[in-house]
Amino acid sequence: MNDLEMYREQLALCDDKIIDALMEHNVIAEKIMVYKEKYGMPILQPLQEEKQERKLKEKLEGNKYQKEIYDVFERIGHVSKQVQARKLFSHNIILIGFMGAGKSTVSDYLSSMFAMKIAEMDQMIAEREEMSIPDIFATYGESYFRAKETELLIELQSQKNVIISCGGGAALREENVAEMKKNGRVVLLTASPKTVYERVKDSEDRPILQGNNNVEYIAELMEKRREKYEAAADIVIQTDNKAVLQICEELISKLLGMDAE
Ligand SMILES: Nc1ncnc2c1ncn2[C@@H]1O[C@H](COP(=O)(O)OP(=O)(O)O)[C@@H](O)[C@H]1O
Ligand SMILES: O=C(O)C1=C[C@@H](OP(=O)(O)O)[C@@H](O)[C@H](O)C1
Ligand SMILES: [Mg+2]
Repeated sequence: MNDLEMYREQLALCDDKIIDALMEHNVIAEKIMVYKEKYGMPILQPLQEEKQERKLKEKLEGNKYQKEIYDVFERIGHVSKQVQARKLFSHNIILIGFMGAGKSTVSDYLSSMFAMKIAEMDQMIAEREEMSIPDIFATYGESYFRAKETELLIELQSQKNVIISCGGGAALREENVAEMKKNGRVVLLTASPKTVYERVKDSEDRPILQGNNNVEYIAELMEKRREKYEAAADIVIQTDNKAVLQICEELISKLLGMDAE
């Protein structure tokens, strides 16, 4: 055997070690989720995540391949989150509720904590139409936008382990709700009219509220929609005066409770 062949064999042995270590890493990551669930502990622990990252950086300080190894660990962390999410949820998570309830914000946070794919419906429709949501409403009218929502929801059913952040009107159509239920758990976020107003008062992205952005109008429209939202929901989370992390913890705990039933 010449040196080159020997190095190649050594590399193959290294790969075996890495595979074994990654197997172990993922098994432990799953065990952590099972443990937290069993003892009713918070599932998301952003401070712990930060601590682990600090420790890793310390370990790699002065290492000749610091950046390269760190890059790999970033990927390992990402995949590990996905493994943990799969252990917890077998359905897509679909967020519905009134404008300003926090659907986009909560979806974004959850997707980063679990490295889950996110489908932000408004954004996807705007990208496809190459137009903002207010421009779509102004150019083609609301019913055109609603048809695009239905089309997209149907399309999204082919995906797994996705967080779907709906626009506030998506759950009002029965056919849309039927699509949501095929593969997903439907989470309704609620907030009082006053909270909604505080959250959306400076926004120009919501054509439904243009010219009507006040607590009275919000309360009236919310009441009109309430029954449909509630009928669509598998779980409901009230979001007034709650931080996003707290809302996400409640959401996870209720979803897990549902699966345990
Ligand atoms: N729990 C919360 N606490 C404080 N502000 C929030 C909370 N959830 C959302 N917001 C803020 O309210 C605004 C609307 O939130 P967004 O996620 O876009 O709502 P939606 O998608 O339901 O319309 C954003 O500026 C966001 O930062
Ligand atoms: O409630 C609605 O009818 C709408 C809500 C909006 O999404 P957000 O709820 O994310 O603001 C967006 O889809 C569109 O402006 C219509
Ligand atoms: Mg939104």
